[in-house]
Amino acid sequence: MFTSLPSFSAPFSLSEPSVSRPTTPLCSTPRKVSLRIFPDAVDNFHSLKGRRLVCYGGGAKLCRRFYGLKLWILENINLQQRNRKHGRAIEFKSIRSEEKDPLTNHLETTSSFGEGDIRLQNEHKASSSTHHQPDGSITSMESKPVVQAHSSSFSFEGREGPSLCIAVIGATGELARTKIFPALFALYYSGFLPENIGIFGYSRKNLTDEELRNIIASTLTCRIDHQQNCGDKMDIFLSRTYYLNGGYDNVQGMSKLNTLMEQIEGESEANRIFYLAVPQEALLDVTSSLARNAQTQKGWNRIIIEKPFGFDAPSSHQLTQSLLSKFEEKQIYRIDHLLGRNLIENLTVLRFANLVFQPLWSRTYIRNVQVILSEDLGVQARRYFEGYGVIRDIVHSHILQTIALLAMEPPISLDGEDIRNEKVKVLRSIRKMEPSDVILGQYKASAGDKVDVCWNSLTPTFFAAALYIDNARWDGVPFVIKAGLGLIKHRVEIRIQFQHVPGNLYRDRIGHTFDLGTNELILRDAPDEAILVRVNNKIPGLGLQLDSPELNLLYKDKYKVEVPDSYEHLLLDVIDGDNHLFMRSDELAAAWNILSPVLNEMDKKNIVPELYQLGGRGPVGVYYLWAKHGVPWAED
Ligand SMILES: NC(=O)C1=CN([C@@H]2O[C@H](COP(=O)(O)OP(=O)(O)OC[C@H]3O[C@@H](n4cnc5c(N)ncnc54)[C@H](OP(=O)(O)O)[C@@H]3O)[C@@H](O)[C@H]2O)C=CC1
Ligand SMILES: O=C1O[C@H](COP(=O)(O)O)[C@@H](O)[C@H](O)[C@H]1O
Repeated sequence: MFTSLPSFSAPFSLSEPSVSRPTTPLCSTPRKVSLRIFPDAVDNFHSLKGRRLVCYGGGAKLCRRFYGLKLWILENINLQQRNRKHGRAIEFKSIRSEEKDPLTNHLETTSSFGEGDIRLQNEHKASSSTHHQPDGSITSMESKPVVQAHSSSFSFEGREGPSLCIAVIGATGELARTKIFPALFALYYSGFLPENIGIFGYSRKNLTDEELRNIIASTLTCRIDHQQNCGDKMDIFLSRTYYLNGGYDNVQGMSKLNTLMEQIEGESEANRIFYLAVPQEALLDVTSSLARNAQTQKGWNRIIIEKPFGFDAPSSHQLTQSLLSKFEEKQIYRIDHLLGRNLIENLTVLRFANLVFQPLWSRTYIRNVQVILSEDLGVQARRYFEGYGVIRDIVHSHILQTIALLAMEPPISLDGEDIRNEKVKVLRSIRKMEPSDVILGQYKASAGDKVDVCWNSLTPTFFAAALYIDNARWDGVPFVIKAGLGLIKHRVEIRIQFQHVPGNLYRDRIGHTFDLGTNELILRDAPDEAILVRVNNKIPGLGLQLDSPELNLLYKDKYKVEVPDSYEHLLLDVIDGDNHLFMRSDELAAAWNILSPVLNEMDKKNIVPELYQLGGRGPVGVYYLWAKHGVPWAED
């Protein structure tokens, strides 16, 4: 973080402590941010020693966005200072949005930050546990719950339709900043959020509404097809966003959140979504407090839980029991954002809306199915070495759900429960995975590599396996899985290989690659989303030569639209109450059941994954595993 500061220097100018504005400020209106750099931070900010860092941002949006980045830098400085235990107080002024809705104006004029100054530590007296040392240093950023004096006199009441409050619990975390808030904004931009929307960020840090807005603003973007009025909409969206410091006692924190939401909702019908973007260890505490203290009685309440959904079958069962003692099943949305990809939603469309595929979809015509999720070095995944690994993180939810959607019987309707009923039947029909049909790998990384290094860890970064669905439709068809990180190529696809043509008259013309000359349906997510069908075809010209080209529906050529992020897709599903892409508790348990023999064996025998070259093709054993199950290898 610190070494990258120079890259932020462009919108800032340096000046002596008595700050004078540049003659031509970049902001159209005075939007000034000043920061007295900590003397101790000079190692990191050597070029800024003893000075104030002043931001005269560019246009309103630019200014706001860089300000958000800057707040982030400040927070990190502050945390570092706290660790060193000799930080200094910082002070800076906020950028205030010019265009605010009446609600924001009202709330702000009644809040303790009404004058527009954000004095992060010095002026935030009310119940803050930030300790100011005699020398002005701060020893903690966190504090007890802070209630800003939001007035109850303003509400959504009288506006048409039910209101929707979305609380992001863990609002200052990486997921919230980089995915959830941007997805919410994209939905807001496209008109998918109701007019009466309130968004609440909740965590334990001591921030004001305005500070959260500035942090969020630094990650919001306007998509290519979202250019019109994007800046204005961004400002309105931000003005509907509020922050609550829940403190360490979530009971009080959640009651405060409830009060805040009630003030805004008034007496009218009100719905609430709670997105739990908190570490696993905080989940139970947060959900119990939320269940008791923050649910509305005037509409529905839905909670979104992030993966991983437990560590193994027993821990997941415990978590599920705890959730089900507080919420009804239909309130719970277990989100795996990989399932929000267009490819996944399209699986059922291809299967059930096309006659060409429907009659072929069984063991009679399908020879094998390959589900591949390879990540290259460009994709960072940080959670693997907290012990979860690729099986618990990706195979358990994403891969098994993909197989369930691909293999299920036609549901009686598109209703979420009808689809889940069919998915769970597939998951229950999958044979428990044999450790002998599994390959575990771990990439070899060293300190300089741009990936997590897992010294002495048994956590797999690569998994390959063959599984079988013991039912009438799929008996004997191998479903082979490959999921890995740090590989040569980013490739996410499903390959469905069909049987040989019986008594094929052209067998001799297809040549040595007869096996590869079978028809294949390839559903590709990355790189370059596409649907491909491999067919045998006559090469034009004299004689009778065949090849096996692909009919190619390449999305970027066909559809000139930007594909929404998967979080957008799934958040919209939650708002709509469509739960078919979210795992129900029985699906969750069935998925653990499939993997338990492998996970137990790994834990019991401390199985060491096979090491593979970072940026390579993964453990070589996969070729043999594929061959054992009669699956021709699909080249990377
Ligand atoms: N990052 C990602 O891309 C993905 C993350 N996930 C999952 O999402 C969850 C969050 O991930 P991520 O954002 O990366 O994690 P971070 O550690 O970056 O953020 C966690 C957030 O939770 C808050 N928090 C921590 N403890 C509590 C508590 N007891 N009460 C209230 N708030 C708390 C933290 O703020 P504060 O300390 O101020 O309270 C912070 O805002 C994890 O479960 C992770 O497995 C899943 C898929 C992808
Ligand atoms: O949850 C995860 O997702 C990311 C891929 O997400 P994307 O939206 O950036 O494609 C993946 O890299 C990571 O391994 C996994 O844990």
